[in-house]
Amino acid sequence: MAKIIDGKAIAQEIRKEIKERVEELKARGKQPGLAVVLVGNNPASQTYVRMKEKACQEVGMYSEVHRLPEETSEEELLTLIDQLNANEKIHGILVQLPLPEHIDEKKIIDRILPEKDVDGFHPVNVGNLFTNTARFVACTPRGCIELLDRMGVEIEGKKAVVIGRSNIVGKPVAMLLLHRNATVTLCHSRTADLKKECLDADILVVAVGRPEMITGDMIKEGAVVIDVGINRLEDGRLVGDVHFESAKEKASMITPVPGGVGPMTIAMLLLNTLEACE
Ligand SMILES: NC(=O)C1=CN([C@@H]2O[C@H](COP(=O)(O)OP(=O)(O)OC[C@H]3O[C@@H](n4cnc5c(N)ncnc54)[C@H](OP(=O)(O)O)[C@@H]3O)[C@@H](O)[C@H]2O)C=CC1
Ligand SMILES: Nc1nc(=O)c2c([nH]1)NC[C@@H]1CN(c3ccc(C(=O)N[C@@H](CCC(=O)O)C(=O)O)cc3)C=[N+]21
Ligand SMILES: [Mg+2]
Repeated sequence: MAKIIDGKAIAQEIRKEIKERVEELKARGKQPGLAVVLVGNNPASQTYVRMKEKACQEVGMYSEVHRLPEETSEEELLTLIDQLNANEKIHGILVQLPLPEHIDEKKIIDRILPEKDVDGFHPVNVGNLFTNTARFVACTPRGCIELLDRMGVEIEGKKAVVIGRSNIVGKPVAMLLLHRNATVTLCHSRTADLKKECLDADILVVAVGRPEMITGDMIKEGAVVIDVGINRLEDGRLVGDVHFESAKEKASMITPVPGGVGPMTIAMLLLNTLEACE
């Protein structure tokens, strides 16, 4: 029976540490500032943006949220990014994804100054992650590693299997595990035998976006399971990409959904913003 990794409690602890560092900065006349940009009315995005705003307030950071209508043009959004880039009160800029269809996400992200890119999505930050000289690491991947560290999970020499190869989760988390000397396998929709790969994993990170697809029979006895997935079911329940009930019989540690990686993502956003200011 697995130990449950309490991401919510760990994130709370990190937020407390951040709050103290913000107070020290304030005593020296500096206050970290985060700008969050939300385009359109995606309900999930609205919830996340509210959570980010609240988290900033709680640790004493300055925050501003720019809520723009769905029809905002790419040009208008680029102009706002330029203003935020030039704004001294703002140390971190986050453009909530996904953006509406008519806006080129890459063009927007490329316009954010790398030193304000607290999401770690800018090509400069992605490149630095690749060469292990990172300044800003994407929040969710950083949160996964932070969970392993705070739970005392050894990474070096372990077999780590990551399922999902997106630019925002799968690829960066695989890179971070590699830099920590895990032997990393990166799986995706064309992987020939997913179950076989999974059964090899000492550390299994799942970021697919398919509710409960990884079941207990795919998990090696004693593995550590990090479930990044957030899926809202039709009945309103929120579940991960891992079938929690069967997986927890095999794993030694496992993150729940909600209350696992999600809260860590927001804590890492605050940490990146703090570091941008420092
Ligand atoms: N907790 C948090 O803070 C966050 C949670 N999430 C959640 O994490 C999940 C993944 O997000 P994201 O990375 O953006 O997702 P994407 O949709 O961008 O990527 C999904 C990946 O999963 C792979 N995949 C899809 N189906 C299968 C399959 N049957 N077998 C193996 N691999 C498969 C895809 O493979 P291929 O490349 O071949 O298409 C792709 O690489 C989602 O549930 C999302 O909501 C995301 C961000 C933050
Ligand atoms: N530019 C950008 N940066 C992001 O980091 C980003 C994004 N766009 N778009 C969407 C994804 C998703 N994401 C989450 C953040 C927190 C929770 C979180 O706190 N989840 C809670 C539950 C929240 C709920 O109840 O819905 C939990 O898992 O316990 C989840 C998901 C950040 N993302
Ligand atoms: Mg995506």
